[in-house]
Amino acid sequence: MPRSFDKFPDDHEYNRELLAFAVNAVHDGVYLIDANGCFVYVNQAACRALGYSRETLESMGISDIDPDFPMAEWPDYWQKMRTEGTLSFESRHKTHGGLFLNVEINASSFDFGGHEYCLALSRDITQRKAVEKERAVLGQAVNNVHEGIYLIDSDARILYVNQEACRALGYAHEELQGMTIPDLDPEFSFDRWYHHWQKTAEAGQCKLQTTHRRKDGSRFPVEISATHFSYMGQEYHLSIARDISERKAHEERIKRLAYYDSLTGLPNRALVIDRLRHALAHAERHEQLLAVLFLDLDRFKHVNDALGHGAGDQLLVQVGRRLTQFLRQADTVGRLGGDEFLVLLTSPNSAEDVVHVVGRLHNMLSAPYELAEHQFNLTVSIGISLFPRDAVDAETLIKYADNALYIAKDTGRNSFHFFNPAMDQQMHERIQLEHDLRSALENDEFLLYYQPQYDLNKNIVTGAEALIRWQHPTRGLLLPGQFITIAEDTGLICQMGEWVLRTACSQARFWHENGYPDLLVSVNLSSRQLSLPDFTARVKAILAETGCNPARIEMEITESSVMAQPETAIAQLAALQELGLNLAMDDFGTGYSSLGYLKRFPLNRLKIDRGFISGIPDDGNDVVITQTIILMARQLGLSVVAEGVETEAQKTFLLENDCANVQGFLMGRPEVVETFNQHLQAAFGN
Ligand SMILES: Nc1nc2c(ncn2[C@@H]2O[C@H](COP(=O)(O)O[C@H]3[C@@H](O)[C@H](n4cnc5c(=O)[nH]c(N)nc54)O[C@@H]3COP(=O)(O)O)[C@@H](O)[C@H]2O)c(=O)[nH]1
Repeated sequence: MPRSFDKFPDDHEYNRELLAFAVNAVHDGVYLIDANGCFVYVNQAACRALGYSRETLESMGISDIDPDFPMAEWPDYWQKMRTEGTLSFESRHKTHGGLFLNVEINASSFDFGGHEYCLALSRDITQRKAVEKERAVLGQAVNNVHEGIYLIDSDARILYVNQEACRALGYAHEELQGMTIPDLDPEFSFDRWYHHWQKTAEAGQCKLQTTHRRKDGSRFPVEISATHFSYMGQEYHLSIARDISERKAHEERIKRLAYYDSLTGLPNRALVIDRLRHALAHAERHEQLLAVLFLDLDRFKHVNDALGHGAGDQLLVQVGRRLTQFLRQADTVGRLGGDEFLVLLTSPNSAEDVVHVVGRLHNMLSAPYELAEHQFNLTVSIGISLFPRDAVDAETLIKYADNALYIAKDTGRNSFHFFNPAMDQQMHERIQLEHDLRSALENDEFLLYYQPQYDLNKNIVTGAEALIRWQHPTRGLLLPGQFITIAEDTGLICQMGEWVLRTACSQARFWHENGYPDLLVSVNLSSRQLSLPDFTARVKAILAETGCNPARIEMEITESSVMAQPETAIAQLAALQELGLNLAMDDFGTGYSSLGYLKRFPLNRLKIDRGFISGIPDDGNDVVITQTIILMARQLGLSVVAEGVETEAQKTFLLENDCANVQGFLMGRPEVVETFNQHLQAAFGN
């Protein structure tokens, strides 16, 4: 049974012992210090903490255990203690073993027996300091992270945020702490939060992309890495939010590059096909029609050639803009490449409805364009295929629209055509022909036919036009009209043209050396040949190779082939004339040559188109035009030849109008060289 003060109030000895016991039972160090800073009494906790025996420690003073303490200021401390009663501060105590302990000192002074003392309680706070330091370092580290860090409870309340989160969202620390996730994430309702909490709790962590809203209302995309954890019975989320605006913008740029045409900003082929597939699925579900329009700008190459690629690009941009403005939201327009556009018309009521839209679209695209400070008129050709009438899949619909476009182009451009099954057969044949054409040269399948040209005054053969034929292995003899366009489109015309020139030059030399020294052999030139930069050099080489006198060769060019780039053509033609060749303007009167240019083209003769000759003598217009061309040729110092002469009346008219040079079925059709030779012998009598 313990004794109490009440029971033994006068038992001083006992009380002293009890006090000493109590002081020694205290966990903090107790130091009784005199006015000089020397220890008068220390308890066991002090001895234990510093590793000294009581005798040793009681022989020491403050400066022995606290190397940081400013002993010179001890009197001031003493005075302060006296006036304020207590003094609290933190310091370090050095143990006997040389270690340092962080201590918190609470000291009070008092008088006893005429002497002043100080009782100091020293609490070891080394561990607390270590924790505080750890926290400070951690806090510093968390604030140096370049991602927003959020500590969130199950009610979506934000308990802690780092500086980056405050910076990114534009809130002060105090504002953010206490807000909830739905306050700053417009994509998160509380319901969604609870679902997310649950999911993360089950998996331990979770990643997601969402949007954060700044204080000013602006938004930015973030990637969240959330970790679920428990601490002292409470559950939390630690969410790390990374701003992915730049990554998103980069992804967007890559997407644009992959799915959009960089010039016009329109969807590219890949995206258009994708949209077409979706539109088809929709049309199928709702039993609707869908029209695929394949558009191609007529003679776009001429724009590029005449006005330069910059103007060509501008034109494509303007066309794209007009199409976008014209179409409804549900429709799609994309650029497939070059001057080709694809339009998807969703849910038209009928084919007539499509015709109506295409008519308006045609008119809208035909309005003049402003290009390089010039007004420019453009026409387009359009091929159309319909779902489900023609096909049900995207690729076939596009192919059929392309086939129909080809027909629209072939029948004079500036028009539109619907696909029909016969067209598919036609396209197959064309593809096959294109394939065969590639090997025709190697297989020596081309022939030159020669059609005589006459001087009606002298009644002699003055020349021959060399006209190509293709002896196809299965289709028989093909006329130029059946393959020249394919050769032009594929570029094979250049090789073919060289073969024609080489063959015609060899033949001209043969005739020259075998009794017909003055015979002029004409060859047709394609515009693609003329635009070859080394064309003159190639011609020169062929002349040298065949030993042909250039004066015996005439090159026929058309108005359209030289008018695309008149200045270049003038230089090119001058170089050919320089070689000694003759130059004729073929199909004259059908094109758009200005008289100004005609004067500057280095020509030797004009060839009146057979379209005018066919109307003679009954069609008044053809009569006047033919007379005008003959007169104009005379005035420009050019000779003139009329082609397509089929009747005596035409022949008589031409003779009466001073045009004795003629070519036509009346005098002779194009023949193989052997037949032409017989013709020559009969005409010249040798
Ligand atoms: N680049 C090249 N083009 C060539 C070459 N060979 C021919 N061609 C081009 O094909 C066009 C058609 O040629 P073709 O079918 O041979 O027809 C020629 C004559 O047969 C035809 N002609 C001649 N006289 C008459 C006639 O009285 N009536 C009538 N209905 N047709 C007639 O005209 C064609 C020759 O015309 P042209 O060239 O304008 O003098 C041909 O027009 C060439 O463009 C080639 O090697 N390269």
